[in-house]
Amino acid sequence: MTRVAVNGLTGRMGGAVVETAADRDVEVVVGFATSDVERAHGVPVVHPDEAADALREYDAEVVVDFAAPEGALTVADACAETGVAMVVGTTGFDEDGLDHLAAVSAEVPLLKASNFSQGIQVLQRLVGEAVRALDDYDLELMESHHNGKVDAPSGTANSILATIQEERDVDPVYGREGHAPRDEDEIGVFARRAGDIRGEHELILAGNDEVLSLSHRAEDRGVFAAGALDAATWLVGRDPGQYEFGEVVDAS
Ligand SMILES: NC(=O)C1=CN([C@@H]2O[C@H](COP(=O)(O)OP(=O)(O)OC[C@H]3O[C@@H](n4cnc5c(N)ncnc54)[C@H](OP(=O)(O)O)[C@@H]3O)[C@@H](O)[C@H]2O)C=CC1
Ligand SMILES: O=C(O)C1=N[C@H](C(=O)O)C[C@H](O)C1
Repeated sequence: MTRVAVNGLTGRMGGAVVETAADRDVEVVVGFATSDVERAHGVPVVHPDEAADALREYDAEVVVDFAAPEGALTVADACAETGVAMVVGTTGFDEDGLDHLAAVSAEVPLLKASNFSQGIQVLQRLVGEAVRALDDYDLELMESHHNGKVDAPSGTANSILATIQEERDVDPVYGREGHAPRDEDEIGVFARRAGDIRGEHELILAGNDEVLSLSHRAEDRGVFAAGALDAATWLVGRDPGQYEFGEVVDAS
């Protein structure tokens, strides 16, 4: 039974992780959030500033994090202090935040992914292949999420963009307005926020009188929670360092 602490326990993903853990060989022993609540989903809630003591007290082996960048970094420091592994699902880090996580991974095993669905792993491979094969087609990237999402574009959209940029030298244009002729080397990136859309991503490649569309739609937050818990059980006991979700998927 893997003993998991959840950062962001009171949030949308925190609830999904507890629900998904119930069907697995995983026990959620404690959670972190800044709001003043004692328990959420039946699990004790502790302020992130007290995370190191709580990780020791509840004997946690790994943190699963779906919170906010500032809170993720606070809890990452607690992991480094206590030797607890960390799975980072939070998105929206700036460069300093990413450097901070890299420093933590020198102390403990750390696996960060902007999307814990298996479908997005496959989509990333298809994107690389399509952009290589259709190397002069226009590219446009769209994502849609629920109205509570605070970062834009999504972490997944940024990861897809990074995959494209490994193949082609494209400059992102974030939305268009007014007189905005398209440059040959640009890629439009668009973020929509509405209702409770779980997460949709689409890349179109257009040229030569045709349009290729590569898209993915998450239908339930359970898909992300399941991937993150797979990553958590896989990560426990590994050497310090930064790991990729693709390694977890390939091992299963
Ligand atoms: N990698 C992936 O597959 C996925 C990633 N995500 C990412 O996960 C993150 C959370 O998403 P979601 O659950 O929808 O967001 P919510 O806003 O629903 O939840 C955020 C949670 O984080 C807590 N929180 C906020 N600030 C801090 C802090 N400083 N320290 C600790 N906890 C904090 C909130 O509680 P409180 O306000 O009480 O502190 C709340 O529990 C986002 O970055 C999102 O993009 C989401 C889905 C999948
Ligand atoms: O905030 C969300 O909900 C999601 N965030 C991740 C992202 O930013 O890519 C993953 C998923 O799309 C859901």
